[in-house]
Amino acid sequence: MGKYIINGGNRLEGEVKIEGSKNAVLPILAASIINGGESIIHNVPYLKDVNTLFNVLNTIGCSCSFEGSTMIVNSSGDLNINIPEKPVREMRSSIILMGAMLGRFKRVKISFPGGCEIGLRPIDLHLAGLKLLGAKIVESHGYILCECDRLYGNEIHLDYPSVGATENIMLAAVSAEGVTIIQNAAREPEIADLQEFLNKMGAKITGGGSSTIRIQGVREFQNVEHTVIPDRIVAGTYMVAAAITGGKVVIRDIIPEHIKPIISKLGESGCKIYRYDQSIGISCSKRPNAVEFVKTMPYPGFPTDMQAQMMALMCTAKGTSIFIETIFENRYKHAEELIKMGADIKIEGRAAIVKGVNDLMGAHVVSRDLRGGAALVLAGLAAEGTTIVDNVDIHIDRGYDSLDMKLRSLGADITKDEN
Ligand SMILES: CC(=O)N[C@H]1[C@@H](OP(=O)(O)OP(=O)(O)OC[C@H]2O[C@@H](n3ccc(=O)[nH]c3=O)[C@H](O)[C@@H]2O)O[C@H](CO)[C@@H](O)[C@@H]1O
Ligand SMILES: C=C(OP(=O)(O)O)C(=O)O
Repeated sequence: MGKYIINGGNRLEGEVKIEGSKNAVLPILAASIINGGESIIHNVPYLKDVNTLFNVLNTIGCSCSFEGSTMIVNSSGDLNINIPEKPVREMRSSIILMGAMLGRFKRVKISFPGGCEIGLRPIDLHLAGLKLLGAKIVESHGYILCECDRLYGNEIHLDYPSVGATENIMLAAVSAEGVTIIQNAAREPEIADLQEFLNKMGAKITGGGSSTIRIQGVREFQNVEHTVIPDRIVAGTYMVAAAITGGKVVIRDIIPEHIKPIISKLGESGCKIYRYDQSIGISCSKRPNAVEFVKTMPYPGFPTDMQAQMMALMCTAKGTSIFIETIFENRYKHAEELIKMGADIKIEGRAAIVKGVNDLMGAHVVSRDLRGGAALVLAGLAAEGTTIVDNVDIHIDRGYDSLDMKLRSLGADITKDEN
């Protein structure tokens, strides 16, 4: 299962290099199916989710290798259109294989991803979008069979700017006949990165990163080489690590523009932030101030993937903060664990009221989801005494490359027990 053992109280200081983005690399790996050739992908983080998708690609017939932070995927030849069930059940985002496989082979069978720790996470918008491109979808015994004779461009208005649905539609539409327009598309930076990767491969997409995306379908794709954007959520997590320990850290190899909403909240809490071209310095010498209101929103709003980490910080702040989680209906599981560490949190539906306390205390806590787990580690860095965070392999390793090593390099007392 794996656990982190943290002796809190050390002030973090130094420089940390941020890895490539999980949420960018996963759709890019799915997109590597489309060209039936070679994709060379740099800045790939070493994560459980990446490993899962790497194994799926190999299982369906791609030939993949991973050395350092470069992954090479060769998707030539026929691939198996039956996506293995286990990884899809373990990792919801494998559902983005659907659009890429449908585009290239006009047929794919994949299991329903099911609910997950943070919410039900239906895929109705993905399926409705693919249907509008001409796919016939049959759902039976937990499987989705998605097929078509041909895909054709269409106008698709998303009821909600879903990241995964926008990606799945893009992945199918690049191979469709004619033009697809996605309206109310998700605007996350990872969408723009996917667009860049697909365009290097020969696709004709404009508007990625805005709420209207235009995709002109093409017939031919080519080999591609691409460097994945840095992980804005990992960057935000290290910023909070600096803030919660009263530290001074330089967060390197990032795109500061992508973390503006996080910079803004940390600024409000009293941290000093220095913005450079590809890095950010953060320095927080005293106890943070409460920020009145943290409401999660689709990009460029405050990211739901930073809500738990921000909550850990606000547990130690002067004053009361109110959180509203608008994206996922069940994303406060970390609160119960933070309370075991002495935090004062009350949950009322989508709202959490967090009264800062003078001190958090070390405790044995359980990570229930990826970012909630990261929040517990952050709280452990600030707490008095020892904190043990369980379920590291299941959750935290999905989204953080060498979290313990990087925190240690900044002066944290954190070790990993693999048992
Ligand atoms: C691998 C990846 O990129 N994961 C990110 C992606 O997840 P993911 O792509 O799953 O998130 P979505 O943007 O699709 O989901 C947002 C909301 O829309 C709902 N919804 C979504 C699709 C659908 O067909 N029907 C529907 O109702 C979801 O239940 C959720 O309430 O964006 C989330 C929101 O920024 C992030 O937290 C995740 O880290
Ligand atoms: C919710 C997250 O990821 P996923 O969509 O892969 O579950 C996350 O990265 O915080």
